[in-house]
Amino acid sequence: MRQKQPTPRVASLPADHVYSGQNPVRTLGRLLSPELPRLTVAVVTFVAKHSPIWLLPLITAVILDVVVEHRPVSELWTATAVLLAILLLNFPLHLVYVRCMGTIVRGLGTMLRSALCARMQQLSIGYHSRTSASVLQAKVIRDAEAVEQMLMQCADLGLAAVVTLVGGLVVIGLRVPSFLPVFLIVVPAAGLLVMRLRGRLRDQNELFRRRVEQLSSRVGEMTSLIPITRAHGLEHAALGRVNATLDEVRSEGIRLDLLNGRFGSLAWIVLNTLGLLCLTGSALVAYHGWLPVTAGDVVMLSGFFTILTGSVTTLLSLAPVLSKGLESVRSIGEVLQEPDLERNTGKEQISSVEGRIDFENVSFAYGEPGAADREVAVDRVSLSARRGETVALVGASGAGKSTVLNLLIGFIRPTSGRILLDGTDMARLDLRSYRRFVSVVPQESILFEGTIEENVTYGLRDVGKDAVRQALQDANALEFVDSLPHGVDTVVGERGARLSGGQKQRLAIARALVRDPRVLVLDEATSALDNHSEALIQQALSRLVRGRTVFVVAHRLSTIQDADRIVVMDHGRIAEMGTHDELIDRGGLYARMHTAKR
Ligand SMILES: Nc1ncnc2c1ncn2[C@@H]1O[C@H](COP(=O)(O)OP(=O)(O)OP(=O)(O)O)[C@@H](O)[C@H]1O
Repeated sequence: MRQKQPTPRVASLPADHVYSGQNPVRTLGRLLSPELPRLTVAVVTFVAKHSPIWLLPLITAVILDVVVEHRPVSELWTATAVLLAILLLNFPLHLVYVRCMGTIVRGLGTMLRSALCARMQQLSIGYHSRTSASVLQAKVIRDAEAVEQMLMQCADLGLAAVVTLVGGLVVIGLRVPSFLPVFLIVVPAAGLLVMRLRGRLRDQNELFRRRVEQLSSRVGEMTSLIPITRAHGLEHAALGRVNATLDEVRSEGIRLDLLNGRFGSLAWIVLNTLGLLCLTGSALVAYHGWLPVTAGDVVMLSGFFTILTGSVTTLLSLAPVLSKGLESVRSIGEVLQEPDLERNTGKEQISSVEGRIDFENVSFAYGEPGAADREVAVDRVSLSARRGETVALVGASGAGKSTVLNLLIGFIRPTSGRILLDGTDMARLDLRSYRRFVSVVPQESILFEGTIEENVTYGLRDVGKDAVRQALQDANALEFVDSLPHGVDTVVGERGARLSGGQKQRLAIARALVRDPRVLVLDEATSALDNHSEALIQQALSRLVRGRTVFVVAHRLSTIQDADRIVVMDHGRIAEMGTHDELIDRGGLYARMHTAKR
C-alpha cells in the first residue's frame, strides 16, 4: 500500500499586494520583512563568526612584533588565546547562522512556489490554454531556485566580503592610518582588473551552457522520437543529429578549458604580483623608516591586500547572480500578478443541484475584447436540458462544440447571453461549489502516477473500498483491474502509460461514477477502439448517464441515437435540433452527416 502524503508545512501565502515584479528589490524587502528579527540574528552571528578572517592578519602582526621587538611573551599568549577562542566559537555560531539563514531562504522559496501553485489554481482556463505548462513549471522550479540562490550567495559570499572589507579597513585605519588611502584606491582597482580578466570567462561559460542546453533538448527530441525513428529504420539519421551536437559541445568545452587556463592563470599572476608589490612597498617604507611601520605591519598589510582584493572580486562576481535572481523575482511576478483569474469570492455557494441547464442566447468570442482577430466561436445559442436528459452536440471540427462544454463547466464566461443552472444565472454562482456536482470525462483520459484507487477517488475523501469497486464494476473496469497484480492498489504510470486506451477510458468513467454527479460532461474520444472495447465503454456510459443531465460531444453519430436532443452545430450556431428520428426525417445537415458516415 502506498502511504498517504503528509500535509506539507508551507509558509502562508504572501498577500498579492505585497508583490510587485516591476520592483523586485522592494518586493524582496517586503517578503523578507516578517523575518527581520531572524535576519538580524543571522547577520550578527555571521559577523562574529567571520571575524577571524580580518583579525588573523592583525594578530599575526602582534605575534611577529613580539618576536622582532622582544616584547613580553604574555602578549603572545593573549593573542593566541583570543584567536583560538574565536576559532572555536566558529562552530556554534556557524550553526546558528545556517539555521537562521536556511529557515529564511528555504521558507521564502517554499512560499513563492506555493503561491505560484495556488495562483495557477485560480487562473482562468483561458490563461492556461495561452501559457505553456513548461513555462509555468520553470517558474516554480528554476525561478524560485534562482531567488533562493541569490539570497543564499548574497548572504554567504556578499556578507563575508562586506564584513572583511569593513573590518580590514578599520584595522588598517587604526594601526597604520597612512596606508588607508593607498588601500582605498589600489584594492578596488586590483579587484576590477581581476574581474575584467574573468569577464571573458563568463561569456564563454554562458556560451557553453547554451550548447549543453541545446544538447539536452536534442536528446529529449531523440528519445521522444524513438518509436518513429525505429519504425522507419532512421536510427542512423537520429544518431547523426545528436552526434553533431555532441561534437559541438566537445570542441566548445575544450575551447572553454583553454580559456579558463589562460585567464585563470593571468588573473592569479596579476593578483599575486600586486600583492608582492604591496609587500615590497611596505617593506621599503618600514626599512627606510619613511613612516612608523613595524615588521608585523608589513606582513599584515600584505595579508590584507590579498584578502581585501578577494572581497572586492567576490562582490563584483555576485552581480550576475543578483541580476538573475532579480529577473526571476520579476518572472514569478508575471504569474502572481496576472489578473486573468476565475473570480469566485463573494459569490453564491450552492449546496445542491437539480440539474436543469438553460443556455439563453449565449455567444462567446475568443481573444481580447475589441481585438481585430476576435473570432466568434459560439453564436447566440439557446438550448435547454432538464434533469436526466442527454443533449448531444454534433458538427464539423471547429463548429463550437468544445466551446459549449467549456461554457457549461464555467471555464469561460459568455460574452453575451446567460447560462442558467436550476434557474439561477451561473455568473452569480461560486463555480467551485457548482463543480462539486459536475463530472467531466475528457477526450483523453488523464491518469496520474498513483494507484487505481487513488485515480478513481481523485480529490474525494472517505470513499469506501466498496464504493470504488462498485464504480469500477459499473464502468466495466473491475474485471481487468482485478486481473492486475495488485488489483485496485496497482500503480499506474504517469498519464496511465501502462494501460490501454479503452482501459483508461473506463477508469475515467469510474472516476465520474464515484463522484455521483448531477451534471455530466462527456467529450467522446475520437480514437477508434476495437468493437469489444467500444461495446464495454458504451455499456459503461449508458450506466453513467442514467438520471443525470448530460452534455456529450459525439464524434460517432452511432453513439448518440438515443439522446433526448441532438444539437447540430455549424460555425458556432445551432443549425438543427431534435431527436435522431426527427432530424433524419427533416433531411437536413444531420441527415446528410448520417448518410456520409455510413
Ligand atoms: N483557445 C482558443 N483560442 C482561440 N480560438 C479558439 C480557442 N479554442 C477554440 N477556438 C476557435 O473557436 C472555434 C470553435 O472551436 P471548438 O473547439 O469549440 O470547436 P469543436 O467543434 O469542439 O471542434 P473539434 O471537434 O475539432 O474539437 C474554432 O474556430 C476554433 O478555432
